[in-house]
Amino acid sequence: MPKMHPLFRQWPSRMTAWLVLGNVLVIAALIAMTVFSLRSQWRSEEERASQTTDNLAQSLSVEIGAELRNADNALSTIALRFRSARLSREHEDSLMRILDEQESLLPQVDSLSITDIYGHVIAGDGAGEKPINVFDRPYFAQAMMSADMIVSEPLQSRYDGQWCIVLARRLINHDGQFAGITFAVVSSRHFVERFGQLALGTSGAVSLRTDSLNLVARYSAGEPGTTRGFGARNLSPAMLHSLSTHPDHGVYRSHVALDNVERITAYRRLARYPVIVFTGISSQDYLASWWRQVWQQSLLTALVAVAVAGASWLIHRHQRTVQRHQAALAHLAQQQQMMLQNDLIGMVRLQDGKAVWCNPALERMFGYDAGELQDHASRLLFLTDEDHLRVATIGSAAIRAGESYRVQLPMRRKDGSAFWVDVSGMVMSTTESLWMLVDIDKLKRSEESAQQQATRDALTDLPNRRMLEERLADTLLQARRHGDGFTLCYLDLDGFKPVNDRYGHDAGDEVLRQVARRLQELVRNKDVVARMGGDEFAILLPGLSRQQDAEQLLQRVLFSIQRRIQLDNGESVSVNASIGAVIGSGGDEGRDLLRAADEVMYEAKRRGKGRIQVIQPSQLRAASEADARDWAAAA
Ligand SMILES: Nc1nc2c(ncn2[C@@H]2O[C@H](COP(=O)(O)OP(=O)(O)OP(=O)(O)O)[C@@H](O)[C@H]2O)c(=O)[nH]1
Repeated sequence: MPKMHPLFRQWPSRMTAWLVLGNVLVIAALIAMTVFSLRSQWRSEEERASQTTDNLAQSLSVEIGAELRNADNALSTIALRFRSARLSREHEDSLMRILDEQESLLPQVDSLSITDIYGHVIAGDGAGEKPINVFDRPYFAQAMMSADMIVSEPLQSRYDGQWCIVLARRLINHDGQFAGITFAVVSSRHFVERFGQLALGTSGAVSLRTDSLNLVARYSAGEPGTTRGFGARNLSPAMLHSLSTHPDHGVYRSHVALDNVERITAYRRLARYPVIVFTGISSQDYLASWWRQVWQQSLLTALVAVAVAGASWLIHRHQRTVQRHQAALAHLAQQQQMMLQNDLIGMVRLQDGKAVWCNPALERMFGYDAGELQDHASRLLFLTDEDHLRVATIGSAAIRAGESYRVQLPMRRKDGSAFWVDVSGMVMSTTESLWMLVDIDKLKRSEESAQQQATRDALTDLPNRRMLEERLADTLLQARRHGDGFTLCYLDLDGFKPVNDRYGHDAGDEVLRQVARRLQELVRNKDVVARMGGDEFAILLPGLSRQQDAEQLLQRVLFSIQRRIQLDNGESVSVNASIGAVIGSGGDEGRDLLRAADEVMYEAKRRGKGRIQVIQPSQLRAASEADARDWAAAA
């Protein structure tokens, strides 16, 4: 499998980083847009509030200016009438009439009065038995010195103690001499009531100050009845700053010194009179709708930000999952690759009996070059059609039925040599199957060798005693099934020891090998010649049940052994043999037959070596019974 480029390995985490960065930028842009929009809304709200409060200040200044002008006109009229009518103190009725006349024209005025040159009120409110004296009031001296109407600083009335301002004008008698003043008292309450009629929101405020900034009257929507600060100068720095730069009219925003409420305040100085009107709308009021916008837009922005962040997180989590799956897949692919490239297990994928893929291990195992097996029929790997058919039909049917199939069989290398292979298969799809092949040739051969060592005689390569016993058991089984007879012979060489003694052990071995070869040459394929140990051999002859036939064959055997044997050292030796044989049948026991043959052979040897003795089954049984009797007697 090709290795993954580092860029692609890092792709998911990089993508996540870009995603996070992108979303952070989106959220930042969103917040910036919201802030920008709210800021411009705030500015327009403030401009609108400035405009509104300035309009209010302007209309109020016009209105208050008109009231003061009316009062001014009334006082001028009184002064004119006073002079032209040569009125004097004695004509109080005339004075009262003038005052009543003018007072009826001035609803805003609490009282109209006239003093003499000493400040004693001689007509109007404050006159009487104990007349009020206003000589010490600053406005008296100011009025005396001025030809115009004087507007006093705010003061508390000596008549009723209420806060008010006094509008005063001097009186000149017909001689042109100062004759006192006439003054009008306008209570602060009058202004407060007027201001209270205005729409000022929940905490707006309107106030009236003299030129010296003393508070004449103030109405605050938040605390309507208060007279706090009347007559005093509680000023915010913003107000002072604005008045210093724009003395006649202006707008500023500040926390008002009297109640610490933030307001946007407009002011207008009256053109002809030394008073200034202040109108203020609280920030809380004029920014109320803006604050609602702030909440709504902030909530919306937060929701969008949360949605974007949530979506990012989901994408990030998805990427992480994909990344994990990719890593798992890569790991799996790596494992699979390692498995496919292993040296031990050959693998081939077959489609319709043809190799569509195989791993290097398989090619190595069968001796083919890389890719050489591609598209070749699987028959190429089998030794015989029979093997191929067995695997292709029985094996394929088994794995398609969901069963496991495994077989060990010799297969064919490219050079034609055979070797043992363990074959197992599995289904890949309806048309494809995967076969795993393991080279078990060495294992098989060592198994065979072990098997051989267990059942063969190492010197002569003849079957050993164990194998003879197995073949005897098979023969007995056959005899029981089919009633066949057979012959079992025991053969012991005569005069073998002297060969050993004279020519050495190797020569003895050579004699044993040649005797074995001669014995094998004389018997049929189905017969068994076995070496029982030392110079003893056994011959099993299945199907040979007639004594005469047995004797004839054994005679040939004897002749064959008696022929001189040529040794490798150039010498030749001759040995003889004693042969005992028993004709067996299905009723016999293998152990008994072996013992009987051995005994018969010894009997032959006792009678004089180089002899053959064959006995019948009946003789064998008689001998067994005699043995049993002997044993019983002995016991
Ligand atoms: N060279 C060789 N000698 C063996 C082997 N196995 C046994 N012998 C010898 O074979 C001889 C068998 O003894 P015997 O059967 O008494 O010898 P024999 O001369 O044939 O005597 P009789 O049977 O009485 O005629 C012994 O000397 C064993 O040492 C073998 O594998 N190779």
